[in-house]
Amino acid sequence: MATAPALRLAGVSVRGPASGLGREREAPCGAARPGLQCWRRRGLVLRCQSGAVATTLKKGEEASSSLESSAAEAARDRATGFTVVMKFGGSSVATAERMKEVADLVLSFPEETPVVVLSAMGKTTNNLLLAGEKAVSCGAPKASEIEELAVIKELHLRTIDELGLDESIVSGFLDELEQLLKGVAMMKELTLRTRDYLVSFGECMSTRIFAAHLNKLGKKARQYDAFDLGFITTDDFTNADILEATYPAVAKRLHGDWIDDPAIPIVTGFLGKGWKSCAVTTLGRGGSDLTATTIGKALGLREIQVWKDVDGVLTCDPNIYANAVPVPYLTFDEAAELAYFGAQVLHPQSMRPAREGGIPVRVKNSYNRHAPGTVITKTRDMRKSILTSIVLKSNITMLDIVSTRMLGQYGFLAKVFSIFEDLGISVDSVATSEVSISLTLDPSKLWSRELIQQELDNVVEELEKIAVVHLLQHRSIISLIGNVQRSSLILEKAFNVLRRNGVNVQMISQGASKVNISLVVHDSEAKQCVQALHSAFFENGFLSEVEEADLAQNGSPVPVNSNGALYGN
Ligand SMILES: Nc1ncnc2c1ncn2[C@@H]1O[C@H](COP(=O)(O)OP(=O)(O)O)[C@@H](O)[C@H]1O
Ligand SMILES: N[C@@H](CC(=O)OP(=O)(O)O)C(=O)O
Repeated sequence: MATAPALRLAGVSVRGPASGLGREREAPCGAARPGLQCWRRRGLVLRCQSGAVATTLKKGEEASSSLESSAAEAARDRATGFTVVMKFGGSSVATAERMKEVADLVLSFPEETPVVVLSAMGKTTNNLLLAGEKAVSCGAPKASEIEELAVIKELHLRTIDELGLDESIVSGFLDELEQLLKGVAMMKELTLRTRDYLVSFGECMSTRIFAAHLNKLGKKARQYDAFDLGFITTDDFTNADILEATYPAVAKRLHGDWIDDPAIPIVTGFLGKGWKSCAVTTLGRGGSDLTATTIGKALGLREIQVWKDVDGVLTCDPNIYANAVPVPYLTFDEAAELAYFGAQVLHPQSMRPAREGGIPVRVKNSYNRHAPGTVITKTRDMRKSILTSIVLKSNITMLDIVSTRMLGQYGFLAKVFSIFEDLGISVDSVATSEVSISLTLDPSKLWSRELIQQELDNVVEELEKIAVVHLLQHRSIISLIGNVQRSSLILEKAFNVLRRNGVNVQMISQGASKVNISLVVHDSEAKQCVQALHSAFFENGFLSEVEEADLAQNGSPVPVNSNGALYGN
């Protein structure tokens, strides 16, 4: 969670630049759509400071220094009684049929008072991005003819039609989207800020359609744009971090509205509002998971449910290997590592609020609602756990950096990493000796191909001032998520498999993580490796053999907790 110097607002202490204090002025936020533009909505005032944080304040309300909710607020929070957040991804709400199914699913839990978070319908985010890229070069007169724009229009209008809703729910957005693409075409430029604004149309439309559908079914629902609800982020367009001020702001608004007029909140996933720019930001691809866990923590809910199109977190990506099976239990650490190292199923940052709030996350299948799914909690019984899941992250760049100085020179590592810091490039895995470092970078974090090459050229140029550098592209990281306390066993088995398949591992990193061993191989060998590793670990009775051997040797399976520490120590 990113933070900045403290600033006090609205009954809570939030973070903001000291220089902005006391210089509040009322002016519209950056973006053009209603709701971002205006300062006063439904008795709430959105106040931005020059270069300071935006949050929601009751009209005329004084800032207070108290971090604690008052007793009255706590009692009110209990009275509203939200119990779960239910997040549905694009695959769950891809069509009108799916919207109906999801509405039925939400209503099939009458004992719950849910907050619903939705992603954009189907592939809408991808289509918006493609449309934006095409607009840059197609010329203004052709912008209206961009194929993806037609696909987006057709999908949303058809859905409205099939659900028997009023076209006006989306027509304004579709018109504005077309205007925006024309603007991009005229400017021949798509900034990251505009890109975020562009993709926000997906979630803004899906949530409005779904809320209208629930209302039509007679279940009162209220649509919220996250940037209007209190999701305050850094201004890192396309990959913003949620700021602490979000939690009290979101809780206050949702509870307040519920007290005034109870209705199921339907919230846009993925979106936020930059604390300086006041413009729409996005939380990185798949960011609706993070929206859901943030709401879970903000409201102190019993459970966070993330509904997907698979039976939970699987032992590997089913697109790589169809024999993948669901993993029933995970710890937050395992899930975070799995997501960070490439399992598309969860957003890498999404476990943090759940972990901080101590709220279990349940990953379920909206296409198969009775499947048990995966439950993610702080700790779990690791006694029988060896390997949980295998994750593949392809198209990784690896750098071998060898110092040009002699052995024993201090400061080499510091110099290397300061170069990455200066260039704002994040490093995934690292292996070091005294005079050399091997590390991997993740180009997928950058959305533009040209930028990747330029960034790589810059980093190599800087590093060559102090070292001999070999840039190795088209590499993959295979991450073995599991019980690192059993690392020798895992590695023995893994290397056996890799040797049999004629694969040479180019880098290995176990590091500080207690749940992950990373192996770097060439891209061309990676999928085959994952498949071979999966069958060796999960399909041939290996895990039960180990369990039996443990029992024979120790009288019980090796007892360790989720941190890899021996039980009883
Ligand atoms: N280890 C894994 N377990 C489950 N799904 C995975 C895994 N790795 C990759 N996936 C992919 O993630 C997809 C679900 O994530 P995502 O597309 O973000 O869902 P949604 O859009 O519903 O939120 C699955 O359809 C599957 O193809
Ligand atoms: N629509 C956004 C955010 C998101 O979370 O999507 P999904 O839940 O479908 O992965 C994206 O595609 O990145």
